[in-house]
Amino acid sequence: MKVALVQLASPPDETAADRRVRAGQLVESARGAELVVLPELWAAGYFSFDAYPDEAETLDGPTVAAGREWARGLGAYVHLGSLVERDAAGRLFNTAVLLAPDGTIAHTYRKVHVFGYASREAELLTPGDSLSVAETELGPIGATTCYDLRFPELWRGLVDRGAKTVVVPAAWPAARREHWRMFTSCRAVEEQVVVIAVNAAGTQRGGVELAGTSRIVDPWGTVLAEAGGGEEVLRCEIDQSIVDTVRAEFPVLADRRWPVSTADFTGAGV
Ligand SMILES: NC(=O)CCC(=O)C(=O)O
Repeated sequence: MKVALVQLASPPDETAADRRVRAGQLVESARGAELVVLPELWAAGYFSFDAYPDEAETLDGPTVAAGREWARGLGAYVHLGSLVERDAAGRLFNTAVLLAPDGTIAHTYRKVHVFGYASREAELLTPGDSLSVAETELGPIGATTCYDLRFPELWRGLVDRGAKTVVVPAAWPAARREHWRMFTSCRAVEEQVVVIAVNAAGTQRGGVELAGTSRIVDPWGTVLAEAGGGEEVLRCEIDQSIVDTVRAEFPVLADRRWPVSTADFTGAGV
């Protein structure tokens, strides 16, 4: 699978409309990739919390409309990262969208673990309550977003639903770059999946510097590609057979003895 990670910046002095145009140019430069992935809430800018209500859109809004054109134009899957979605009841979500090469929506995922540490996301957005694995021509792709990296039970839920690749759009600050590296590697090895993690770059509202460092990690823990700190398009070709090979040779998932919930573990302990 040929992938391109669009490690986009969301400078606070750029409008969302201008950013969509610029993002489209970077996406176009990824021609030849079968899957193109963008970061979390790049149109509004993750740290532009005051802008969430104004930039919120439905799945018929300008960001998904642009993404449909990009997917059709490239003949590729486009994972739009995520956008601030407004539902019919007026609630706001951090929603990831995967578009198929014909421009149709392959799946959506509303971020479950909204973030509240030095962030207003948890105050402004409603958490999602379901998991999603899309069956695609590139294999089963699971959805997570950023902070979800810290919750292994969500990842195990995706693996139990068949995921072999997991995409992680993010807006992860440079202050915790080593956490980012550690969790993306850890989840890949622990869940025996390919992790495609695409972070934002640059400095956002409030002077928050993003880590960049988008990366692809295989189930053996090998880092197949890693970006620098600035805006860039990172390309990589992934041999997806690595997932079945590693799972067959080192059957950690098959060795589970505590499979459903902690309630099933009846040992008295010490
Ligand atoms: N956008 C996010 O969810 C940020 C998560 C984060 O920074 C973390 O340390 O976790």
